[in-house]
Amino acid sequence: EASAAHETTIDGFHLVIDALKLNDIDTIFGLPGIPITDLTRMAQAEGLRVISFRHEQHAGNAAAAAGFLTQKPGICLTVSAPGFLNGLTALANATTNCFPMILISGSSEREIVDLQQGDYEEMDQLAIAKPLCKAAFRVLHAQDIGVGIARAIRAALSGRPGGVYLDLPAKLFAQTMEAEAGRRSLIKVVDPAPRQIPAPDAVKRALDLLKGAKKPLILLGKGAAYAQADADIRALVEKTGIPYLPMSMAKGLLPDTHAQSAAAARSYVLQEADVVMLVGARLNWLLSHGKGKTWGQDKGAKQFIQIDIAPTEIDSNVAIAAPVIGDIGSCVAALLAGVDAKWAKPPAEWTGAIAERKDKNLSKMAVTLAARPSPMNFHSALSVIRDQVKARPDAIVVNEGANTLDFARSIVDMYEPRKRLDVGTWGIMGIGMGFAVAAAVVTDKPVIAIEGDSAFGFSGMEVETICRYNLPICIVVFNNNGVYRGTDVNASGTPDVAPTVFVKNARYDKLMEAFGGVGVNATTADELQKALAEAVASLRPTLINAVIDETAGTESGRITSLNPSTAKKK
Ligand SMILES: Cc1ncc(Cc2csc(CCOP(=O)(O)OP(=O)(O)O)c2C)c(N)n1
Repeated sequence: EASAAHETTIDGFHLVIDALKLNDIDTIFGLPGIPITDLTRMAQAEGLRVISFRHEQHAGNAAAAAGFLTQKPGICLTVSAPGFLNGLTALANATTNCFPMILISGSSEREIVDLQQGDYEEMDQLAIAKPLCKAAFRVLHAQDIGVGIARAIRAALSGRPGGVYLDLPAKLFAQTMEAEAGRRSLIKVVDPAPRQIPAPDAVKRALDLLKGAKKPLILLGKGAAYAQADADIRALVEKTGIPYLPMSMAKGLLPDTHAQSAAAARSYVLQEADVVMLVGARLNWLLSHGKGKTWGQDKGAKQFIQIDIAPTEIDSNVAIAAPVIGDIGSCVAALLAGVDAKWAKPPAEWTGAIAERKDKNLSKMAVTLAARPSPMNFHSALSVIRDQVKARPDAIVVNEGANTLDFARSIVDMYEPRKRLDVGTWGIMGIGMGFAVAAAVVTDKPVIAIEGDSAFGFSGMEVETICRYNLPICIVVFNNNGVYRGTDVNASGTPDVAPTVFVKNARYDKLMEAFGGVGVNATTADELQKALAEAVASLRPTLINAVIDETAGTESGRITSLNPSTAKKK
């Protein structure tokens, strides 16, 4: 009520709320407690949606996913010290993924922290947050709240998006100021993510390289999905006729069934391509740093074109022949303007060779996917989910695990942009339920969370959150009794099970039933198909415990080579 027009003063609580609302922020993901419990109540009373979690890491992951999906910074609100620390993993992961989010944490007063006098949940949070995020600010005076929120929003969205920390000491909320002055102190951020237009000569250099290529390839990264330049990206691919590869969260920018998709011939095109254009994709570990066997090191040098908003990203791993610096929307538009009707499509021997390998690999995959072994394996269970997503391309897929992640990435086709959320650049487990909640809250679309059983365990308690808000989320737990698989044994002879093995034949579906959701134990593909179709149609919170052959997995899935012991054997 203090922020109502007729009031003569306004307090810190309402200045924070009004600043967020002024900047079109309508949702807060958080977990109440001293000193922000009242802020959550007041925010809800003032019309903000407040989604309260069971662990701050998942609130933070939800904020990050909301940022990726909306281009508005997701807001995560936590208590001080331990709550702040729980949010830090999500803040650091958002920064690594370039997802815009703001972690707002209550904190102890500076005079106590700086003298280390042992306050309740005392911690120098600003200092600790700084190395882990894009920017970090603290506000001490009510009249600075408007600036603090504005700076955090601009830092999260401008340039390369990322995580920002905003430190609000407890006493700030109770401070008051004259209401009109308070309203004047708030800032509506103008153009928080300004377009950055590429230099014409850089665009020409890139187009000339593409024109001269015998085996061109376009690589689309999650930055291309975040850019929401969908029509231009699709037009650039289709007008040039160049084959493309989507990284996992870029899937759906063009339908995975598109004739120019080279995903089913990934190894071949990475080895053979002579000019590669990176659009919102970084040459990090996910792309073998742009060198070595993956890139056909003995097949002659490749030339890279790289579109990125950060000039310092260029040459990070290998030389970039044609950097195009700017925001992806502006860069793609400029390139597209240079593709005229006379543009020569890539040589038929290149596109033909890709098509041949694609057809062979897809035919082999079709046979595998048609099989119905008992118990289910990753492929048969994923072929059911593949069919459901094909029937409901508007559904959002969340995915984490090792085998569950790697196989789903190639088996479950996506048809629309920003419909797949997964472990991203870090390969972090635990994003599942936070990302699923955000996807449901932000889009109102059905969400299918494809979860390894270990991965699900990181955020499983949020099943209660999902039921509490009655969210349209269907969790499919690929239960193979362990991390990667369930067959490891403890060679020591002591009674403990092996470190990678779980309770055998656990019933995760009972967890969902505990909170009023729908639980289903699926032992066959048909049972999985029926339960999944019903969940997507009913939009009821559902958990399907998909019983998977416990011998089916491989250690660390596709990245087993990163295990030191594996590397040693080489
Ligand atoms: C925060 C964090 N802690 C540990 C790990 C290491 C890891 C990578 S994948 C994975 C789980 C694999 O088991 P799951 O049963 O989910 O998958 P599946 O093979 O499909 O059966 C772990 C623990 C990571 N990446 N992040």
